[in-house]
Amino acid sequence: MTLASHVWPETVSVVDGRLWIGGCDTVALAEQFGTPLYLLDDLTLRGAMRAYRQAFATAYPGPSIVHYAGKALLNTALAQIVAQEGLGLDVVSATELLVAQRAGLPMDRVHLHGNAKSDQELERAIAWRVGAIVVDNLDELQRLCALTSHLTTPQGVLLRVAPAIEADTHAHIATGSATAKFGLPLEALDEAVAQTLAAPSLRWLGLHAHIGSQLFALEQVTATVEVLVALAARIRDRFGVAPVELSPGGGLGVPYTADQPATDIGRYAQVVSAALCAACERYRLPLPRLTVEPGRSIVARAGVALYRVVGRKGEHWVHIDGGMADNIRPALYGARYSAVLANKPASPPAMTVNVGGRYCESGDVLLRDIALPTVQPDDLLAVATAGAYTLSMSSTYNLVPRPALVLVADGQARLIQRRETEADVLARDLLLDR
Ligand SMILES: Cc1ncc(COP(=O)(O)O)c(C=O)c1O
Ligand SMILES: N[C@@H](CCCC[NH3+])C(=O)O
Repeated sequence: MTLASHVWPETVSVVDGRLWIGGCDTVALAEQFGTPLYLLDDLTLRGAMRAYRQAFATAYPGPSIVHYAGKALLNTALAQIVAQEGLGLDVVSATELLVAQRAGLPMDRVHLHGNAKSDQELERAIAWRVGAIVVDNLDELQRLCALTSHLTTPQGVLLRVAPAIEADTHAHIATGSATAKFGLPLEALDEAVAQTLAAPSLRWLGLHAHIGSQLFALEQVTATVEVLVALAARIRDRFGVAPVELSPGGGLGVPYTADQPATDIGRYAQVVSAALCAACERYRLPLPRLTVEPGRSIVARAGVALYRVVGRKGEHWVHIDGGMADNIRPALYGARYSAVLANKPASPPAMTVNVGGRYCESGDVLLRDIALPTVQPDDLLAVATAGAYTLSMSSTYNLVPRPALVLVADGQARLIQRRETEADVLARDLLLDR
């Protein structure tokens, strides 16, 4: 088999007939740490972070900041890498915010998102002085006014709008339509701006929109930038204030299979920056700080999942020791992935099979109609592009403990999230006769 290099980490190689990532033998890692096992390639991960920072610094003449969207995958070590690489972090819960703090991220580089933030989450974000709370609706704004009323220095606020733009992606991950659950409807924006400006405890920073994830066509992204600038100009005309920050969110797509194009971060930065500069010139607005929030395009390609083949059924089914509880994307979105046998990645394909997950759902099929060499029990299946929205969406369905995560770099393997134990899974269970 040939490895489509753009879906695997940059360090992928075949050594002595085995798959190597980050200078490490994946077969040996599976033996050392057990399976299922998730690997994160340090070079690919940091490479994407640097590519984003550099691309926007080059393409955009104003200030720019790249926030990693932690929902794609978050743990303390990864947040430490975010801090080391000079990125900011977007969080969506109190615990994600705690991870940012544990990792030592400067709080002014952290934004709190969410359509249903609790008071406890807002209070933590306010107490820790996050750079911005991204307000999603008028009810939240009202609560935020009350929760900040004691502040002597105001809390930064971005207003998220639903820009009425339909992204060309799976319906479950499109978030920009006028009727989406996220963001202020356009007709509510003036009211939100008026309330924010009237609140002495809030500082209006600007506008935000995020139209969806796994985007390849950039036309809707540029349309989003244009809507944001037009709204900013209207706000300037009505309220006499210009935004200091605009964010068109994240969403850049990644290839999961060989036929999909490689992610082009440089082109994305050029297209977004050019659209923003042109629109600002048209509306005579000063260039704002540009914040982008990529998740998938930073972490997906760095990740590889390793599964042990447990057995087969007939010609067409291969059973593995993981599945929808560690990667729900095939079941939820019909997502497709690329895979090889890590113990014989160069062997020619000999069969087309479905790879069934171990969970008690007929829909738990990790890979459909995938060509593999002859598969045998104890073979090791390696799935590419597994870094984003896999472990972060994992569950303990069937009470199976969740996999470990290992960071690989220069031949060193570091456990950054240990495998869940049976005791972890049962830690919350309380006996009836306690
Ligand atoms: C507000 C917001 N920002 C950023 C992202 C990151 O998206 P992606 O992982 O597609 O880059 C998301 C997820 O779709 C999001 O909801
Ligand atoms: N979980 C989705 C992406 C959601 C993005 C978050 N708003 C996926 O795997 O594609």
